[in-house]
Amino acid sequence: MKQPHILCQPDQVAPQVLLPGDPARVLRVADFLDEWKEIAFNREFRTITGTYRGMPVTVTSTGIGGASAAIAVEELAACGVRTMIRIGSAGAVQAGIAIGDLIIAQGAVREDGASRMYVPEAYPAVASPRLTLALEDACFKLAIPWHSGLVRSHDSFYIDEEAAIMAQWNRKGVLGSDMETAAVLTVARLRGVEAAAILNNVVLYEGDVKEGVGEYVDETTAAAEGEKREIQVALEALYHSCEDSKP
Ligand SMILES: O=P(O)(O)O[C@H]1O[C@H](CO)[C@@H](O)[C@H]1O
Ligand SMILES: O=c1cc[nH]c(=O)[nH]1
Repeated sequence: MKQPHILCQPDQVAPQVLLPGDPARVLRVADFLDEWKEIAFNREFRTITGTYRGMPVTVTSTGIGGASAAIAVEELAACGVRTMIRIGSAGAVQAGIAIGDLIIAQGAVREDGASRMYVPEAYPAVASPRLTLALEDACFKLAIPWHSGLVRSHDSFYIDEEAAIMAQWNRKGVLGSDMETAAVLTVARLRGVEAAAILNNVVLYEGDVKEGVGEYVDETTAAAEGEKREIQVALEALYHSCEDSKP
């Protein structure tokens, strides 16, 4: 059956998927694939399917926020997807995380609304240890430095209390802040799908979020270089962790 939002059906989707937020990032992932074709582009959900070193892979954008990310996870799961890695951007919650540094999420603080509609807050948003190790291993092999730990996902970018909330999570050791990881990890786990997330830092801790996100769209910045690294790492992690799908 063709899914109503992503407009894909099972035979058009690979068992392993990368999930950027931004539809434009889907085509930047395409640059790393052997070959690919666009399957659908509806609302914020752009999907391509292709191969990486002969391994089938699909890339679907989730849009901004847990609500749309949860729709993407649900509809991809309904298409038979077994493995998902979010490739996102984030703001640092610790000093010492530079622009373009990669953060591998072991789990996420669930400050989003979407995942809380599925299960109470006491339910943890935990990444697949197998995929997380595959991401760390890929960073190691590609000699790309990374930070591993918890991230925090929220729903509202411009709230008045944001600085105080970030300071609180800073004291608790959270590494980065984004808007989809918690929903992706929670909904994927509820649906029996293995999921993980790697985030490219685009805003320094206590930095100007508008400036950071604004500069990220310029392809020559450290943030854009970080994005290339996170794509490479995620594709390598999928390649080495999805034995069944290799040619
Ligand atoms: O770059 P993506 O993957 O969209 O991720 C981050 O960027 C958006 C905000 O600028 C939010 O979606 C946030 O989670
Ligand atoms: O600070 C940031 C940067 C990107 N995305 C977020 O959710 N927060």
